[in-house]
Amino acid sequence: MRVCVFGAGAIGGHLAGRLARGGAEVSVVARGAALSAIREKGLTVEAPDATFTVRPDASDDPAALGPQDAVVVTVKGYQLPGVAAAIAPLLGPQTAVAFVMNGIPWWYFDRHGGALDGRALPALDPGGAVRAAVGVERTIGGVVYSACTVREPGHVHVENAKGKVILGELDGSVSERAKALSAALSAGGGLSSPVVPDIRREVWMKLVSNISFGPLCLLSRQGIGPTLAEPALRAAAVRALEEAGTIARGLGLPLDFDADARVKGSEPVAHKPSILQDMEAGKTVEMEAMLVQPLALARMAGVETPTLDLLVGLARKAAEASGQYVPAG
Ligand SMILES: NC(=O)C1=CN([C@@H]2O[C@H](COP(=O)(O)OP(=O)(O)OC[C@H]3O[C@@H](n4cnc5c(N)ncnc54)[C@H](OP(=O)(O)O)[C@@H]3O)[C@@H](O)[C@H]2O)C=CC1
Ligand SMILES: CC(C)(CO)C(=O)C(=O)O
Repeated sequence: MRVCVFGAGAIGGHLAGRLARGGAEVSVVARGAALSAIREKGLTVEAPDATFTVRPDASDDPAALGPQDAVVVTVKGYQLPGVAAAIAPLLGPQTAVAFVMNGIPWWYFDRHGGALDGRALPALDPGGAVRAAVGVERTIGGVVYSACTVREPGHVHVENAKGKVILGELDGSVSERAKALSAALSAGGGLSSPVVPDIRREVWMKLVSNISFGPLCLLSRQGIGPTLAEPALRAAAVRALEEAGTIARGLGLPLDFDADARVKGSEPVAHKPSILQDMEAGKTVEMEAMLVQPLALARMAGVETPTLDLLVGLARKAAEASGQYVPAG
């Protein structure tokens, strides 16, 4: 299977490594120091189950890589316009494109059914550029559980032993193309890749943690466990998780989880969420998809979220103050 991973950072580096290790014909769209490092030394994945180096084809020019069976997009939400502008040469008539990213995806209401079916989310896809370049037909939803950090360009450290990439078609079908990508992703060991009939539920199952722990850690400047060690912040995390669950249910999803148990399960996690990693690195933070849009959807669903409003409002102000929040559009 020919698979191109678009964006060879923490998650893209991990997934490209697993795909190559599992025998797929893998290429990556990378740039800058990551591109030079991968070309010179290959891509190294350092994970609890194995440390290995693979040598995918790498380019900053998708035309050099050509049409693929599948493209896996693993950039930050605000980088999607760049993907839209460049992706065309990777797409043949049958190419599937899986967006394996955090937060509310640009396609959220496509093939959703009901009154909201087809509603565009311009803050996540300014000008509809991704929709136009990729199209809803090709799109597969993705949710990734894997705590990854770029140690140095071309070298990804994976913290958790059992990663997971959940895939799902927007219309809930379990397609052959999703199963083929799932098989390629899991063939490299260390990752499972279920194909599910309700990917939006999985988006929210993950998002409730990102929107709760993300702003707390961004503000505390500490990893998840150390942040939760402060009793007032632990209590806020529980309230935030509960509110996030209410948004998902307000949007019609059957999301049932125990917020306190989730916080307890996260207490041993030292990982700094990617939003904090970006803040510390002086980069733009991925605010729209993970923090801002979920609250816009809460308003749409008539759900009140006072704790999340406070946390997200403060996190946004902090990122704005350091020039690291770029509103979409
Ligand atoms: N890191 C983690 O542990 C987790 C992250 N996620 C999610 O996964 C997604 C990816 O995050 P993460 O891997 O951390 O992000 P990274 O910033 O580490 O990786 C994104 C990579 O894509 C590259 N890129 C972006 N646009 C282009 C382009 N047009 N051409 C070539 N390369 C490009 C970036 O290059 P450059 O650096 O030059 O911009 C960067 O190397 C996000 O949605 C994140 O929230 C989900 C679970 C865990
Ligand atoms: C915290 C974590 C690793 C949860 O999987 C994440 O999604 C992120 O770092 O953005």
